[in-house]
Amino acid sequence: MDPRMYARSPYDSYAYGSSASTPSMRGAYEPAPEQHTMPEDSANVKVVVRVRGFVKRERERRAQCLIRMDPRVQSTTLQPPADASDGGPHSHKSREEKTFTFDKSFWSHNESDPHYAHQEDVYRSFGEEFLDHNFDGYHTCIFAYGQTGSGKSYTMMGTPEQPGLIPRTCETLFERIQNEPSPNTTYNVHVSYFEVYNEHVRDLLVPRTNPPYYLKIRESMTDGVYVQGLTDAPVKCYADVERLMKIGDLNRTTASTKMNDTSSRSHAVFTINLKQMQHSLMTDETIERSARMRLVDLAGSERAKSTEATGQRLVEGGKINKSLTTLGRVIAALAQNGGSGMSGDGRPRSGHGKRRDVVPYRDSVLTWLLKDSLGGNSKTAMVACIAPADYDETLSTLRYADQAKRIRTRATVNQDSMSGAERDAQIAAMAEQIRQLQTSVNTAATRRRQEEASELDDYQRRVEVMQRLMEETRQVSEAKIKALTAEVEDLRPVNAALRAESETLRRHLALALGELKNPIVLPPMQGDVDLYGRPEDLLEPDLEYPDSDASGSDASDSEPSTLHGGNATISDTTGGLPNAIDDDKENAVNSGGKAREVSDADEDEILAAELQAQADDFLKDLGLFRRKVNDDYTRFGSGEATLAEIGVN
Ligand SMILES: Nc1ncnc2c1ncn2[C@@H]1O[C@H](COP(=O)(O)OP(=O)(O)OP(=O)(O)O)[C@@H](O)[C@H]1O
Repeated sequence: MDPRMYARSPYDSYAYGSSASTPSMRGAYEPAPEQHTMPEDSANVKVVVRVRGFVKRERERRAQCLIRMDPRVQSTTLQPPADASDGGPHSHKSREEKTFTFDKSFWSHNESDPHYAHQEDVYRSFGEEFLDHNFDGYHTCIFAYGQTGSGKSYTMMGTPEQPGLIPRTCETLFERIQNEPSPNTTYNVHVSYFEVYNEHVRDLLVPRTNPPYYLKIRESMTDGVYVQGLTDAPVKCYADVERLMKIGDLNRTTASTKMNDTSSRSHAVFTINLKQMQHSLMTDETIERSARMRLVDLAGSERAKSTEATGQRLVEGGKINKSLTTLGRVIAALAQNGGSGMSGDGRPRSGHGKRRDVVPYRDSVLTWLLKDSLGGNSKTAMVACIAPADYDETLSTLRYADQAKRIRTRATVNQDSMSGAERDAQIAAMAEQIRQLQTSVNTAATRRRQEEASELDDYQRRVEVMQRLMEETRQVSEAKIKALTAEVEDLRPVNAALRAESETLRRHLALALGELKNPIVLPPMQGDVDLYGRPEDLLEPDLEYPDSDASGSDASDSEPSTLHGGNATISDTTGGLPNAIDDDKENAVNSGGKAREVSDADEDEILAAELQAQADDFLKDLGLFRRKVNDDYTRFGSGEATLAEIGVN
């Protein structure tokens, strides 16, 4: 179990982040608390840059590579083209060499270079780190920015042979889930995939329709900004995600342009919602961590002159540029404000003295949806993709990226905790609410009133959210049974050892008691000492042995029955003990006098009583443990095979 999850006390935080695709579940039942007490992790947006190799079109025109990278200091240098007419439409402008430093500069221009950055290197360098953040409960966002044809889709999605950040992240995510060592931890993963095309949102996981069906964006106090009615598909393994990615990619709007044969004409947002639930058997408390990872492949910025676009492509290009320009203004405002000190709605906080820019999130659908990722509760990275031979476009991208470096986001761990009793109460309340909502939905559907359609959607959404929560509750119960089973399995050898020990103790107890009841009397030795090593003349005539003659005759006068060749004399009133006991008695008698025997007997009795008490306690504990397992079995009502197997009935 990850100790970090239990390091914080329950309810010390309500960092319920909003999501563009799914509203937070807690928000559906409780008002969002005013304060976040979970520690914030304030950090700058991580910015990396990647230059691709020449594509056919560039090779054909024998383009010159204008980029240099220094892996020691992670700098990227853009040099002006030797031929003043090369490198872009504004070739008449004066150009000079520009150097920028980023968190990482990936050289993917020529594979023969020892510093060549493969897809794997890009993922290892920060994709993996971002996945760590998700498992720690932080929201993350990675977005690829760059001119059309610069390698954004290649970096984010890649090809079947060279998978990019999104498939690698998903694959590792499930590898980690499958290798989770704790039986108390369960995971719940959902994915959504949508595109923003011409300022409209389209679900990429549903078949395309004609006319297209666009989704509405909503914002609420509790849920933040979200896309209403967006498919949020549950996934159990990487193959499920792969299938959905394929469906989404096929549905994405692409077109062939002069700059790129398969140019993305939309911004694509792939979201993975990861929920971890850890159940503590000790406290019956469930800790939940929710993290949302957003992977965004932006449409490429383009100059109409370069793309030679006309008609629909020109309109698309205009809309793409509009949203990217807004993104640029959002980045500029956030950079100016340092990404902090902003209120949740993007307005500058008053009272800080220094003037802060208003962040124009609402000026485009894209920035509105990415509001949280850009300036809120998220760890965010930008991959600036550049082509090797376009001076003006590349300079614009590098300036954009340079500005993004100054944005600071404040991420919090999205964690919640709930006791077993609270969860049960919540389920009961939810069941009732679902019943009421279904009634409302049915009534509204019957009346078919236009104005109620939106309310209907909202009800449906809440029903879905609650159904999911119930499903998660079922998962927690399963985890509990799994954990209990594991614990019982762990206890099995201990139990067997304790049984054996208890049995041994019983035997010892029986021996000790038998010995006390049947002491051994030995005849005096010939000579001047008795069997106890005492001089015969010191032997007290009224020595009493427990089993000696009731008349009180002297030991020396008794007529013992002789056993074992006549050396040992046993006054046997019990009708016979095992030979082992006889031997023990003989040893006891041989090793000391009567007084000592009596004190040994006292000690033995005390020891016997202690052992008996220990055995009784153990049996009591065992009974309690069985009852607890049996209770849980009755409560969760499944796992029969396992419970039968562990002997609970
Ligand atoms: N690092 C790279 N290594 C090899 N090929 C690459 C690399 N980056 C991009 N390419 C190739 O360059 C071409 C354009 O890349 P891609 O489609 O990813 O660009 P894009 O920025 O997504 O373009 P658009 O904005 O028009 O969608 C593709 O043929 C792609 O395979």
